[in-house]
Amino acid sequence: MVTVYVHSEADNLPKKLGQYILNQQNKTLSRSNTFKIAISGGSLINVLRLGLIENKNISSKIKWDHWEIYFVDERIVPLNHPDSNYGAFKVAVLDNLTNSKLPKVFPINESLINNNNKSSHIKIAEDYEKLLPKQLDSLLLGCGPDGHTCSLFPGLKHKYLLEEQTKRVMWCHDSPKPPSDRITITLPVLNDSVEIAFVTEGESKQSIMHEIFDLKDLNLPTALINALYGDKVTWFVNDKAFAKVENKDI
Ligand SMILES: O=C(O)[C@H](O)[C@@H](O)[C@H](O)[C@H](O)COP(=O)(O)O
Repeated sequence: MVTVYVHSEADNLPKKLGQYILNQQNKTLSRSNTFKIAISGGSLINVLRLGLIENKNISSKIKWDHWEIYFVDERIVPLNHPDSNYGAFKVAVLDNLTNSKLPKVFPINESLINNNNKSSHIKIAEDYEKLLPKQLDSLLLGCGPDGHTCSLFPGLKHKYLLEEQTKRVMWCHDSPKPPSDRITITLPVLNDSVEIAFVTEGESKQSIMHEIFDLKDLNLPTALINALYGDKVTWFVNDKAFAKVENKDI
């Protein structure tokens, strides 16, 4: 069953998420030398800055030099482009790490970018798949107002991404959320990961939270992930986003 934590402003969602990540780090490092985590873009990145950098109690316990950081999806743009998830994460988190104990970070290979060239987009996805470990310890995901996560979008046009059983990273074209060309992990990666967390805040997510948690519409990638992998899924939401959910007893 999915676990949901609903936070009021005073509850400090970034701190709760930071604590959750810290616990996962410690659990993983007690049996292995490396903590492998993959993150999404969007508002999550600022929550990570607040929870892992600004919160000194947590930041002092993060063993960055034991982390490998991957991206669950990435927009096909240069790494210093304002739309790059890596670029946003670099500015918000990596550039704030002052000691020499830095994580290993795995962005897309920007030298393969060749605008509007289908085969180069596919090559970027294939190249990223080779970088990804078989099992990630933690996936940190967002949820769009249409129920997408990673760059797995609902609807017929993007069904090829959700249905993929073999390729672990794919080119997503005609993304409804710009920019149009992206890469995304597919369900096999979610299936193999140890833990999955979603982070969702704000009024703009109220309707979709109702569709995911009350209507359980399995056409929505986020609701499907709840149904398929519920036992390892945790949601960090704020009370504004969760206000229209009727079944709060999840
Ligand atoms: O690169 C991306 O676009 C993201 O990875 C995407 O999947 C994001 O997580 C959701 O769209 C939620 O974004 P917000 O939290 O900003 O609404």
